[in-house]
Amino acid sequence: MLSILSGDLVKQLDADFIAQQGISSLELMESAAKNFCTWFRGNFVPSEHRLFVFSGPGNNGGDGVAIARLLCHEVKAVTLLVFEEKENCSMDYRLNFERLPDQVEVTSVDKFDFKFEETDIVLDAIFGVGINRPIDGVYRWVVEKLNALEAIKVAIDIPSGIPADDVLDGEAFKADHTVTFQFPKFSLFFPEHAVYTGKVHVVDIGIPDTFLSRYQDNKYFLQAKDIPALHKRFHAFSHKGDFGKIMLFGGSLGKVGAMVLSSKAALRTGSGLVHVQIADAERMIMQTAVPEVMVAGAQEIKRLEAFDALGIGPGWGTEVDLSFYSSILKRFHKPVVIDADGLNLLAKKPEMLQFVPKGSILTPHVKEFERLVGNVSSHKERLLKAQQFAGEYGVFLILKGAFTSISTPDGKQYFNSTGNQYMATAGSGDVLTGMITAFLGQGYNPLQAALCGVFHHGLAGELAGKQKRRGVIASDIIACIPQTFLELDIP
Ligand SMILES: NC(=O)C1=CN([C@@H]2O[C@H](COP(=O)(O)OP(=O)(O)OC[C@H]3O[C@@H](n4cnc5c(N)ncnc54)[C@H](OP(=O)(O)O)[C@@H]3O)[C@@H](O)[C@H]2O)[C@@H](O)CC1
Ligand SMILES: Nc1ncnc2c1ncn2[C@@H]1O[C@H](COP(=O)(O)OP(=O)(O)O)[C@@H](O)[C@H]1O
Ligand SMILES: [K+]
Repeated sequence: MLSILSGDLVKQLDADFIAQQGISSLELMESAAKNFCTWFRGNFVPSEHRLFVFSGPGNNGGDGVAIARLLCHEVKAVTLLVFEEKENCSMDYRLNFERLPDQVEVTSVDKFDFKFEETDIVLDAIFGVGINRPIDGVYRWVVEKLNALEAIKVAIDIPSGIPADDVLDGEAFKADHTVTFQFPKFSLFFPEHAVYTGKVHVVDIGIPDTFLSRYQDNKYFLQAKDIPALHKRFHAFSHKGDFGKIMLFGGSLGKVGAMVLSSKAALRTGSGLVHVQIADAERMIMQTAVPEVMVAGAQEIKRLEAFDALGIGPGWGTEVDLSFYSSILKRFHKPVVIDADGLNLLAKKPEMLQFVPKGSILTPHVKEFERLVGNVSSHKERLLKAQQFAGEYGVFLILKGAFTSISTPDGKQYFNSTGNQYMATAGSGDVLTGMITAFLGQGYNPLQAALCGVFHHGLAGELAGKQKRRGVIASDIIACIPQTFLELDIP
């Protein structure tokens, strides 16, 4: 799985790779620039655009200069905008500058008229991960001017101004796309930076996985290629029992919809048998909406150990009898999934956290998480608290949102790559609860269940989004779950 490294570790890795492989930093820059161009050709028709490359004094600027050379014969025109005299720029910048053909027009930013057409593409190669202070002076002036103008904007590696591992202080380039090298930089996951990064794309720079895997920072980026190995395989003789027997608790009066969504999602994820425990008055609706589901009676609730996994919380309400909730947690000795009101109740009575079975999976969105741990001032702090929480209570903490993170009891943090803004719709969290509970019930260990659940859920959201964009509702996400298994070739 791809590691996410801190800015300092990236520098170390690059230096080691260059030293050990006998390749020069210039060659590495060339490889990064070439791979950027491949991405560019896949996303734009070069001949339809003029290109304006703003190049800072370091190697990010050097990338920009190399890209200007590589694309100059394909695009309508290329202008390279420079801030500094060449003597003040990095060695690899200068070497690339000397290789510029005549087709690239070079202009100093202070002589530029900043007049763009709608189809013009602005490449931000001002600063990359080497930024070490907030931008000011001419850099800030240019970035603010670019942010105010209409054009297609692409940031190289990271939008200029944003530090690799920290929250932005001051101003930064606002991109429509960020094309980041090798792996996403940590700060690209912060919601504070969403207006700056646009859509994030990762491109390779030619460092092999075997070399990359020597560098670990306990942070990982979960991608499609990681998923098949996490799945359990079933065979022709597998029976209902192998696919798990789960019980979902929730659905108070008026909120049975949450249970309808969770239980349907569990069935679509492959659950063998799904029971729900809901308010009596809601039975009829539940059984009409999802005939495949069984409504649990007193007998089933007494014999919880007969179930493979429990999912607790969607639409449960906060009026639940806490001694009933405690008794579920105390009597069940396998990992459970806790969401929504299951979490809100724990926030109301934190003493109950000690009864949560070890290895359980908690799935708060940001507000639910802050009810558990108190307010935070940044996403960076939130992620740190998530990691601490997972360690302290021995649970897997899934912090939902764009780039959902999964913090593990042993201090690792995984960031999901699937999903989109169309999933920000009522009930999509209930779908996730059902999916993860289903995987747990099928005998996946909690890490596998959490990673597969989050990834497939996001992918289902993407598939639904392709058809319905902002018209996506939670039921559409459920309808797309089966297709995620096809897309990933999971039998
Ligand atoms: N494997 C990889 O990752 C590869 C990485 N590559 C690329 O290299 C990039 C990193 O390059 P980098 O280290 O040269 O840093 P970069 O971001 O260009 O900026 C540093 C320069 O800016 C200056 N400076 C800093 N802050 C400033 C400020 N606020 N205001 C004004 N000046 C400021 C600082 O000088 P200072 O003034 O601090 O002395 C220095 O001159 C990386 O993001 C990627 O694009 C690829 O080429 C190949 C493979
Ligand atoms: N912008 C986004 N990008 C990716 N995923 C998102 C985005 N917004 C929401 N989601 C996903 O949708 C789900 C929303 O869950 P939640 O907030 O609990 O919704 P609800 O309470 O309505 O069921 C989460 O899994 C979250 O990761
Ligand atoms: K940049």
